Amino acid sequence: MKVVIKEDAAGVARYGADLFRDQLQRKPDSVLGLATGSTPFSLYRLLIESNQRGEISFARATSFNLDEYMDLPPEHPQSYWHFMQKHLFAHIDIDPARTHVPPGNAVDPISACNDYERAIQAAGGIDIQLLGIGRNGHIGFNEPTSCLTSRTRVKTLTRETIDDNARFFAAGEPQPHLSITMGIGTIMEARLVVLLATGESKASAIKAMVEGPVSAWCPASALQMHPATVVIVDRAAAGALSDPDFFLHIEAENQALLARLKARSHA
Ligand SMILES: N[C@@H]1[C@@H](O)[C@H](O)[C@@H](COP(=O)(O)O)O[C@@H]1O
Repeated sequence: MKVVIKEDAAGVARYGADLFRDQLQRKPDSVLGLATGSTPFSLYRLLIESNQRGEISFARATSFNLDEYMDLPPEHPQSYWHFMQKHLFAHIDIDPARTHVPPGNAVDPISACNDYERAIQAAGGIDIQLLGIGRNGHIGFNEPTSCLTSRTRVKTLTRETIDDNARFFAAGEPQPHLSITMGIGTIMEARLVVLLATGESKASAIKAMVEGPVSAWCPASALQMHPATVVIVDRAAAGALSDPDFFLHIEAENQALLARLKARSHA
């Protein structure tokens, strides 16, 4: 996996947004895997601005969201459907009929999960999958001990995740304890994975993902087996890595190579 260390969260969002912008400019009918949470927020703002400047269009794109709480009505302010409408879909030219969020209120969630998987396949698979990471190394709602080849399914949230997400709910308001999430096997089939993490609270999860063994105890570590994963972190989230300078050196060399190839192609 490629690890890119940026000075701050703004740099992380810019690097990630550039990857999505390149993807959409290269393939306007891209299938986008999208995520929620506080980390993607700034990246979405940059993509909205780029769309509004006419640099990119979502008009032919299709999107599939990573996860959703179960038993929250879509209009609930904390549903991921609502998050996506508020923080991205309402501000870009994507066709609402081509956006998909896991069906947290399905009457038959099991068959709805299978339908979700089939819809992703029918769209041609995901071209670029955005991820955040939980403090315990979860991706989507694939909590520790998740099967590393799992598919879209109902998952129970750990106490840690429920506690971490409590900040978004009113005091005493009942919180969802179940979710529907793309599986790790589903995520691993994306052609490109872009994982963003910022802040010291993610440092141990990033270390376990990048340097630790591939283990269901850190679901994100499965990405060590993915052929095209870019991990973009700020200095704080990189703070537990054994040798951050190693990744800074590799990225500098990578950028120099890209510049040389670009100059040659324009010669
Ligand atoms: N299901 C979501 C994940 O998809 C997200 O990556 C994680 C971290 O969110 P944040 O970016 O707010 O730290 O929170 C939730 O658990």
